[in-house]
Amino acid sequence: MRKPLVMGNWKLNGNNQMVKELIEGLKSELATVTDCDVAIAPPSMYLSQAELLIQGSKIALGAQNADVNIQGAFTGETSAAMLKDVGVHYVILGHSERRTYHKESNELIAKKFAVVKAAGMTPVLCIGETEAENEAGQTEAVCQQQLDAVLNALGSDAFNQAVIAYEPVWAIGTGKSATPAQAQAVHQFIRQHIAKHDAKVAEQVIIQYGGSVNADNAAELFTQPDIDGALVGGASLKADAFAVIVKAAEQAYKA
Ligand SMILES: O=C(CO)COP(=O)(O)O
Repeated sequence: MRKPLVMGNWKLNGNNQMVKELIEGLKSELATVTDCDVAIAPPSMYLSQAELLIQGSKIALGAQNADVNIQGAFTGETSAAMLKDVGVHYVILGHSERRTYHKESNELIAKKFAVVKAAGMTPVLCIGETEAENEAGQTEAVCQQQLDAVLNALGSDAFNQAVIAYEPVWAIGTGKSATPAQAQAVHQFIRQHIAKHDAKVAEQVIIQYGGSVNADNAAELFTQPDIDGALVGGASLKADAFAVIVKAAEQAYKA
């Protein structure tokens, strides 16, 4: 069985004091958790500070993006090598906010995926359909296209020791989570699609759900067999709410 991974995507939130207080809160709330992997992805500005603060805890460090280039004249970017250098373990790639606001294509995201893996970190590939695509019955087609960009460029082995986050765009920040059954159906589709290439890779790949996960709806989502944790936005900014989600994932894993 897959050990769940619950990761907080802090997005563009935080300051020195908040980073310190939130991580101290998480360390005390999560001190007894053993059967769920936990990560936080603060803004890149605060990664080094967070790395110092999580010392001695089981919390791993994540980043929200990486540039496709390793070094050189690319003003304003952060490379995978730099992220690795400051202690990052997971790198979120292809988040819908980057696809929308930064026009990131499936092809660019596949290249970033390769760069992050080559640097020795774990990519967290975000995929998911918009509300219009959902209503048009295109959920599986969109997810397949987003997965195929990586599968075709890098092969199914790329998903060995990688994470996929199914985040329906209509559920992000809206308070309208997918139902456990809705999410499970897509997660199963994702796993089966990868299994067509390699059953072993499909069996081990962590598939998180993301989109309005909170302390109230997490436990039911985690009862589903193909939901292996969550990528949490808003609720990851409060230590107590995030801890409830982590403990719900741990409970479901132990059950
Ligand atoms: O985008 C998300 C995580 O990457 C989800 O955000 P919310 O949990 O705020 O809906």
